[in-house]
Amino acid sequence: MVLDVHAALNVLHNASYSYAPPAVQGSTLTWFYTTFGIIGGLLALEQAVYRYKKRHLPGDSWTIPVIGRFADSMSPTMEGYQKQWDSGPLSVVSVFNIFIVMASSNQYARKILNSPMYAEPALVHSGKLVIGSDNWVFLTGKDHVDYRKVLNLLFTRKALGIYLGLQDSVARKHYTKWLDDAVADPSAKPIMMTARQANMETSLRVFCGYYIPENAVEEINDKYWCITQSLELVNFPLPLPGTKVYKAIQARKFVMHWLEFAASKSKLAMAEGGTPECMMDEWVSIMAEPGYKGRKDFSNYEMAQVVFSFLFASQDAMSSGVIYGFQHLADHPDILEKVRQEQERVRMGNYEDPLTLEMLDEMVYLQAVVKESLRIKPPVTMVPYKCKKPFPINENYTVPVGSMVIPSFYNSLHDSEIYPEPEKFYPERWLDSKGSANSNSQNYLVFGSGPHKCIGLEYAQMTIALMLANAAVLMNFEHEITPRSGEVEIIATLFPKDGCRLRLSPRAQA
Ligand code: HEM
Repeated sequence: MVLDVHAALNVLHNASYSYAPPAVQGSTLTWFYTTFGIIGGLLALEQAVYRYKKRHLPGDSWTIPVIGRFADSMSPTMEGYQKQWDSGPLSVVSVFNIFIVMASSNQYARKILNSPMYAEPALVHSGKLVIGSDNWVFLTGKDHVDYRKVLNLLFTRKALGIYLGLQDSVARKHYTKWLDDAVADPSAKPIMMTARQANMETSLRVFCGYYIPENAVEEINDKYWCITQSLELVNFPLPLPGTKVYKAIQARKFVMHWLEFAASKSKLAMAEGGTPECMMDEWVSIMAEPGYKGRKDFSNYEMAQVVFSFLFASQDAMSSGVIYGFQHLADHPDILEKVRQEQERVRMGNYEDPLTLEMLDEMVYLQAVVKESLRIKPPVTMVPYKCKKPFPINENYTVPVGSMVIPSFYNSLHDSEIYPEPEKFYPERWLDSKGSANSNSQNYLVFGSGPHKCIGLEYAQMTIALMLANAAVLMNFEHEITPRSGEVEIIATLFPKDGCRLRLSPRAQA
């Protein structure tokens, strides 16, 4: 390498010699040597800093100059991640000089999530640009705790009861369409996009009721795909027209317009004495309650931002959860049969009436199915955090300030000591209250842990349960297994590479 540089310099030197006057020739040479000296020095410094930070942890001995493991981050694979996680409970990697400590053990993952003094959530670079840097999700410390207290009121059991009715009707509407399409063409088709669409409409109806017109719901669904696609670990640094981040920002503006519109309509409806029919209504009416002591001055923009953060946090994770739920059930007809028997018992064969919370409470097997499906294929496998001060994660290693520290959940959720035969889809493991799965709830990191633990976890599990329950009773679904069904595509969250190809048909009611 050094020889090559000198050879190149010689060529340039000789080439310039033939025509350049001596003074220019000398200064050109000096310029080249200085430039190469500086670049060489910087590259050497980069390696020295990397090795100093890495210390004894597993990871590349030398980092690829400037870009580090950028190529891997462009097209991540589960195999690549697994290799990294298996290299040690703590391991390191560098991408564009961002020093990253990966934590794969349960102990370290939880320690990071529960150490707000040292580490706070850090979205991928595009995150702030796409969500908007003034969104509540970027609050930390007491500001975050206080804000979140208000938002917790949107997920009470009373609120979930309101949402369930909306979810039920949206799921039925989409399944009717799926079945109509299947009658026209009974061949197997991927549910990747149709499930995402059903999920988006469910979210928008739950969050904003029917204040947003049907055509806008469809457009939001289409545009939202730009947001999903922009969530790569590393993006083109400037959001110039044509870039993924630029398109995602335009999509956010479009979505925000409709969310603000819904907030204004909700406030009007509640002021006129309406009954809460969606999350925004519930929020407005809570603020108007005489006993309510919290903040009351949420503007339409602020409410829209909160709802946007919910869409952002849920759309990809929920779609992944629903799609893998279908795939797991279709691949295990015996388990699907047990789900159906439970539906039959709890709903007493009446599948026309909407599901209620009380019914869902009784569907213990279905809840175990949802929990197990999310364990096997956790939609969110890891969350990036950033160290705001040196973080003594154990007695031998302190994560340097400014580093990314990424707790991964996958190994915790596939720990064979806690979940024997971890790759087996086995809902029964959740039915034994004293079994190792239930006795080690600290391992179930599907929704994170600590102050930023998923605020929508109950809502999320309820949504997946409802979608699978209605699908199980209304449809037959057969999985067309392809060589890519078992492979995982990482598009922000996990999806089967072939999009889960299902052959659907209406299920004859007994
Ligand atoms: C299967 C579906 C879902 C999964 C797997 C999931 C998972 C997660 C995870 C792992 C975190 C980070 C936790 C941490 O840092 O410790 C998180 C945060 C969050 N999730 Fe979810 N989530 C899901 C659905 C939802 C839904 C439906 C909503 C909203 C309705 C939601 C709203 C949020 C919010 C707002 C945060 C940030 C909380 C904070 O910073 O205080 N999520 N989620």
